[in-house]
Formats: sequence, structure tokens, C-alpha cells
Amino acid sequence: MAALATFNNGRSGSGRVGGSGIGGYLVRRAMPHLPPWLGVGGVGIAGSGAHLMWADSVGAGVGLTLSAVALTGATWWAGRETSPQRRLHSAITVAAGSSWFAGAALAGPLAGILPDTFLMGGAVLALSWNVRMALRTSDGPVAGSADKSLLEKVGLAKAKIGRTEVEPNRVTASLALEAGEQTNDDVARALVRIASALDLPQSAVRYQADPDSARRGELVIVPKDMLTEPQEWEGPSNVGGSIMDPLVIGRYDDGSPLQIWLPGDPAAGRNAQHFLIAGGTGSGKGDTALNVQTEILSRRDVIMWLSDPKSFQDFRPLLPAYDWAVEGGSGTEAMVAALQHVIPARTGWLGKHSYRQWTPQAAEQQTDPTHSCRPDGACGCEGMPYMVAWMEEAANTLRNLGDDAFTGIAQEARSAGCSLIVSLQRPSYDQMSTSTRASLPSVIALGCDPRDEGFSLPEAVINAGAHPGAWGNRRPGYCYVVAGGIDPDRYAAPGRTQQFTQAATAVMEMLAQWAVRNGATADPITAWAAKAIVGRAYTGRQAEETESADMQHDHDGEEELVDGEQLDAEDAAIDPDAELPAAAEGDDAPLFGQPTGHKPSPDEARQLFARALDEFEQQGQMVVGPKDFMDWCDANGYSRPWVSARLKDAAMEGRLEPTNQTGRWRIVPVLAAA
Ligand SMILES: Nc1ncnc2c1ncn2[C@@H]1O[C@H](COP(=O)(O)OP(=O)(O)OP(=O)(O)O)[C@@H](O)[C@H]1O
Repeated sequence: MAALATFNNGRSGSGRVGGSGIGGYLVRRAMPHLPPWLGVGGVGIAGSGAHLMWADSVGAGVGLTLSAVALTGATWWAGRETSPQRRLHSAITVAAGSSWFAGAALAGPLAGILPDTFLMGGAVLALSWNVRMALRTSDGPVAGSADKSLLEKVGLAKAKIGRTEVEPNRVTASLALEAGEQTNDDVARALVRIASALDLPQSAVRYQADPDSARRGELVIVPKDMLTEPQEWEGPSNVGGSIMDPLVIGRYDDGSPLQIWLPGDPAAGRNAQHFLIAGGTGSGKGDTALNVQTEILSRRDVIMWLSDPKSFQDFRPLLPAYDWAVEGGSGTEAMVAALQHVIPARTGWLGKHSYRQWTPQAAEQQTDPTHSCRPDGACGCEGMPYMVAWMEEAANTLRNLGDDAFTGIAQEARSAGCSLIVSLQRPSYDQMSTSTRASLPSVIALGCDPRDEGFSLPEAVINAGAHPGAWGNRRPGYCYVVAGGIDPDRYAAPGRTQQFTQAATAVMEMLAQWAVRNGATADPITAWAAKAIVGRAYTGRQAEETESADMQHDHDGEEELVDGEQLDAEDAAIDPDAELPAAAEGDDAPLFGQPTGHKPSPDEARQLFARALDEFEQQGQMVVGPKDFMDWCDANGYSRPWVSARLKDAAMEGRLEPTNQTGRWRIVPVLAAA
């Protein structure tokens, strides 16, 4: 029994609790929806009461009508910070309520359509607010509070989010920070936390500081990375176009084209640009270079010189298209020496033809009297194509050249219609000095070590959210491009270059053949200046010439046997002051064209040395030093100090010119020396 009683008590108890629970639950759920209904009721009662006071008053009629208009206007004004829908909804509610109130006060709540409008209109308005609230609660917190809690989470609680633009894969919100409390730098520091709070990659969140304010800017969020699918290169974007037109090398994360410009354009307020291509191993530098080079070589009014210590590993299909291509070592030394001479020659020609900067018109035959080197009308001179000098893996070359020399070249090249493009295997200051880096302000920054970001990109762009260090070599081809011609808002937006697959090789070969037939060849001024410095080492690509890539390579391969870099290690072990034993009296080492066993007289020895220089020149090796004479010394029985002394003599005689590198001499071509 006791058990039953307990059971009954329990049941009845639980039934009671359940009943009051459901009632309480319904009341709790209904409570938030009551205010609109209470409001409708309140307007009804107030309208009826007001009628007792102002039933026949004309003044009250005017006053009440004006009050209704003023109240609606005030509601509209007060709602300017909220969403447009909420603002409109509130204004309609206030307009309807205040109009009904005015009508009821003057004519009576039961006059005409007033009771019907009260019952139907009041119910509809109250319900519309209930629906709004229900939708809001089921959607979670409102946008405003979500922004607030997000900003609170990342330490920017007092920041205000203003105008917000929502596009398919991009949200742009203007941000205003607390005056005197926070700055744009605080947002820059918070970007990675915003990305974390939103569970997005670091590069998806960027901040564009307003250049006119230290506490305003635009927060840009690109939630979906549109670049994950590699885009294959299918061919150049503008075959036969001018180098003045943009070079398209990939796309940005919003799908727009990733493009760069090389020549200056006074109309766009842009000078000719030199580029640094910086990226760690495996970051996609090779394919990026191919993107840029195929664009350049497919334009009608540009020639390109390439120095590539990697034996044209990436660029072989394009070899016929270059005006001049050399491998590392003495080939590069000769190219740099030629460049130093070619630049002032080009500037001189442009000046004489009244070009302040290179323009596509300068590449055409000069038929315009305003661009003439003659006082009496058009000169008809052959045009001068734009020039690009590309130094692949350039750290050693630039170090040997020295900061001052490079800075000088970079500065002068701009007015010579010439862009330098330099790529670095490791983007860091131990590869390139600060002042050389400063001479290359335009950059394509690919993935790198996080510690090298500051080398690749300006601080302001890193602060805006650019982080190539976050990619390393995991995102090949991803890059930030900072250069003239690009909207600075885009500097911190990631792009991706196109990928060169096996299928691209055939297209590149076709492109090279197109360039051989239709591309520009060097103008007489550039060709002459290069030949004056390096003689036969510069051949230039003649129109219709189809020297095969293999021939070119074999030739360069021979050079490589005698040039510097490969011999460096051996050379280090040699004491330059030690006499070679073979120089002794009676030595029978073979001599060039001399019977063995004959000790040459000093005059004969000098002739022998002069012949050796001629041979280097004929082979196209125009920069030499004692180490290049190692085999020759061995074969002829002379020591390095003897060779050093002869090199200095030859310099005195004008046959050699010193270079920027100690112990390296440039052979002055015979024609130029004569
Ligand atoms: N834009 C791109 N999209 C997709 N994949 C790419 C892209 N660029 C390069 N890759 C791929 O990434 C890999 C590395 O590229 P690449 O050899 O060009 O890098 P790198 O920076 O030149 O490296 P290294 O300095 O070692 O030569 C290759 O497999 C290449 O196909």
C-alpha cells in the first residue's frame, strides 16, 4: 500500500509539475512576443482617451498630424545605424500607429474604417514583429552582435563596423577604431586572430588601412580560396601585342587577371620597372619565370637577354627566341659588362630622338619629325625595341658586380627603355644586400621561409595581411605582386601564376619560332654597343635566324669548361705566387705551334700570350683572369704570376679592360681596340 501510495503521489506529483511546466514554458516563450501586441493595445486605448480631449479641436488636428510625421521622421533618422530592413519596418510601424492615433483622437476610434484598420492593421503589424523575432532567434545571434563578439574576441571590442559589402566570395567591411585608443597597426596584429576566430587561413583576411586615417580602414575577408585548383598555361595572352600592354601571368583569388607592366608610362604616372622574383625552393619560381618570359617573348617590340647559371633547365624550349642567352660564369660576366655599355648608348639614342622615356613608337622606324635626330625633318632611323635583361639565380652575379655598380645600372636602365628582372633562389639579405634590394622595388613574392617575408615584401603589405611565409613550398605559384600599375589595395591579395605542364613545351617551341620570325631584333645601337664590349660573344638574334638551341648550348658548354665558377674550388688550393716547375730552363713542355724543347724568347712569349687572348675572343669568352689560363700555363710552362703580369701589360696596351671584380679582365674586341 505504502508503495502504491508513494507511486500515486509520485504520479500525481509529476502530473502537477508537468502541467505547470508546460504552462510556464508557454508563458516564457510567449513573453518576448507580447510587446508588439501591448503596443497595439496601448495605441487603441490612447487613441480613445485622446478623442475625449480633442474631439472637436482644429488645433489638435494640426498638432497630431505634424506629430505623426515628426515621429516617423525621427524613427527613420534613429534607425540609420541598423539594417535597411529594420529601419523600414520601424518607420512603417510608427507611421501606421501615429496616423491611426491621430485619426482616432479627432474622429473617434469607432468612426469609419478606424475600427477595422485597428483590428486588422494592428494585428498584422504586431505579427510582423513576432515573425521577425522568431526568425532572428532561430538564426542565432544577429549580425551586429556576431561582429561585436568577433571583434571582442580579437581584442578590438571598441571598433565599429560600418558599411559592409557582401559579394559572392568576398566581404568588405569598413572599420573605425576607437579614437585615440587604437590604430591600424592593432588591426594588422589582430588579423591572424580574426582568421583563427573565423576558422580561415591567414591569407583569407586582409586589412586595407585608409591612407588618410590612422584608425580607419577596410577589412576584407575572402572565405573560399579560389586558387586551390592549378590553372594550366595554355599560351601567351597577347601574341604580337606591344610590351606596353599588360603581361598576364595568372589570376587573383577573386578571379581577376594577375598582371604586370614593364615599360614606364607617363600617362599612368609609372616609371619603367625592374622586378625581383623571390621565392624559396619549390615555390614555383621556375613556372612563374616562364609565365613572365612567354609573355615578353610573344610581344612584337622587345628583345630579351637571359643569363641562367642553371644551363637553361627551365627555358630550353624558348632558347631561339632570346636575343642573347648565356650560362653562368664568364658568359654572365660578359653580358653584365655589355649591359653597362649598352644602357648609356640606348639612353643617348632615345635622347637624340626626343624620347624622355621609351614608348612603342620608339620601336618603329622614325618617320615623325618630332622624333628625329636630324634638324631638317624625319630621320628614318631604325627603331629601338624595348629591352629586358633577365638574371636568373642572380645572387653571385650581383655580389660580384657590387652594390654601386648594380644600383647605377638599375637607375640608368629605366631611362634606357630597359627592365632588369632578377630571380633569387633564397629570398634573404644574405643573398642580396639592402641597397641592391632597394634598387628592385617591384616584386613577385612567392612562398618563402617566414623569416624572409620582410626581405620579399614591404612592411606595409605584410601589415595588410600578406604572408608568403605561410605558404612555404606547399602552395607553388601562389604569390603577392607589388608593382607600379597595380592598385595598392591588391598588394596583399594572393594570386597564383599558371602552371607549365609537359603539354606546354610544344606551345613554347612554337612561340619561340614565332618570335624568330616575327619578334624584334636588336637595333643597331644596342647591337653595336654590345659588340664593342664583348665582340663575337654577342651575336644577337637576326631576323629569320634559326640557330638551334643545341648549337647554342654546345657553344656555351665549351665556355663552361674554361670559365670561372667550375674552377674556383681548384683555384683556391693554388698558391698564385708559386713558380710552376715547368718554367725551368730546358723544359720541353709543348708550345702553341712551337717545336718542343725550345725556350721562347720574351717576345715570343708575349706573342704566344696575345694569341691565347685571340683564341679566347674567338671562342666568345670575353672576360678572363689568371685562372682561365691554368691549362694554358700547364701546356706552355708558365706560372700564374707570369700570366698576371701579362694581363696587366695587356691592360696597359688597351687589349684588356679591368672589370668590377679584382683579377678579372674584359677583352677589348679587336675591332673596337683598333
Ligand atoms: N602556378 C603553379 N600552379 C601549380 N603548380 C605549380 C605552379 N608553379 C609551379 N608548380 C609546381 O610546383 C613544383 C615546383 O615548381 P618549380 O620547380 O617551378 O619551383 P622552383 O621555385 O623553381 O623550385 P627550385 O628553386 O627548386 O627550382 C613543380 O612540380 C611545379 O609543377
